[in-house]
Amino acid sequence: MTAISYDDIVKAPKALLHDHLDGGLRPATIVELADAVGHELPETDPARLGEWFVAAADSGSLERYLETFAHTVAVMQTQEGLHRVAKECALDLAADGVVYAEIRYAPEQHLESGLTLDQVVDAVHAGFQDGTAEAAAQGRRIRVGTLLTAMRHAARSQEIAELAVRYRDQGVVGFDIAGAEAGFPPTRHLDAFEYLQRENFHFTIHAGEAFGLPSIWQAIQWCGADRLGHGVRIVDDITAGNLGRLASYVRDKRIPLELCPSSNVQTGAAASIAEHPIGLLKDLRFRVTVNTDNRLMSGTSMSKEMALLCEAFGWGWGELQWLTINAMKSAFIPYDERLAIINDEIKPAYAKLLA
Ligand SMILES: O=c1[nH]cnc2c1ncn2[C@H]1C[C@H](O)[C@@H](CO)O1
Ligand SMILES: [Zn+2]
Repeated sequence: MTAISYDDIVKAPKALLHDHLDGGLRPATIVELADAVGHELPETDPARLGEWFVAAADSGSLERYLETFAHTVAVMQTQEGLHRVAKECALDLAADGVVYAEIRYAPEQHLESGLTLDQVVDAVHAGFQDGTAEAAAQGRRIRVGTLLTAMRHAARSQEIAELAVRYRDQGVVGFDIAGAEAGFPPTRHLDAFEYLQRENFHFTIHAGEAFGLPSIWQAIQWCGADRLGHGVRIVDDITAGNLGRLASYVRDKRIPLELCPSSNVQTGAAASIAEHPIGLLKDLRFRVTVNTDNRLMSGTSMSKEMALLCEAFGWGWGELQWLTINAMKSAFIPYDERLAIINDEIKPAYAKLLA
């Protein structure tokens, strides 16, 4: 098999389910917005600031990794800042060949300058609308849905869940909880998850990243998560290819794993890309998807994650198509819309690449 070039991966259609809006800013934008709002940064040269984020996030701990978000969240406190960040997010993903993306952020973290939750969501959506329209004008079609995240250490999950449902016909396609995992189990937010189930709404839960099987078990069996944010520690329930009860359940029910290889290496959840459990989980036919998590903190993109996996595991177009269709099957938009993207965009493009 001839090696796949990075440029070819960029051109191939890709689907992204796990990407944080406040983890994907352009360094130059942070510098400009920080200047405008008087926020002090560790570096003011965009290239050096980008390197600072990757180095600081490369900490071996989720808690220290999350500290870097203070500098992105600080410049996302105005309608202008939120609009610009969302618009550039859509443009950057489209330029990387992403045709479908679910982008998440925590509205409760953007209220420091007096915005209301509704104003935050409206500004982000306007940004995504403008970004997708500009990308389309450049000949790049991308659909973006948002997931509203509640912070797991805080106590606003019910309010954010209600906000997500209120905006379900205006771009919000799901709900999530994020933040430090150890000490903050998903069941703290059970009321919110039960409310979402009664509303027939979709949600994913960050689980099995910095904490192991109990977190995954709660997310699935107590909270009813549709997907697992990371979920990588499900390998703790697999011994020499034999699946324990929880791992079997996750595989049998085709529960999607939103795996984020580079992010896991930085937080210490995996030792290296080559040793990342994604290889085993793919061989065992879990519903594996590949994601960026935080493009800024990991200095990555969808194409880069895929290129790293091709290099580490010898994967080719067949595997990349499988991952992309897995992601599209697991998306939170309606079934017919998912199918249209798979049949009209993904399959024809990969058929040519595989030929
Ligand atoms: O990988 C992650 N695990 C847990 N929390 C995360 C991760 N990446 C980002 N976050 C947090 C920090 C952001 O401020 C928040 C909302 O996007 O979500
Ligand atoms: Zn995440």
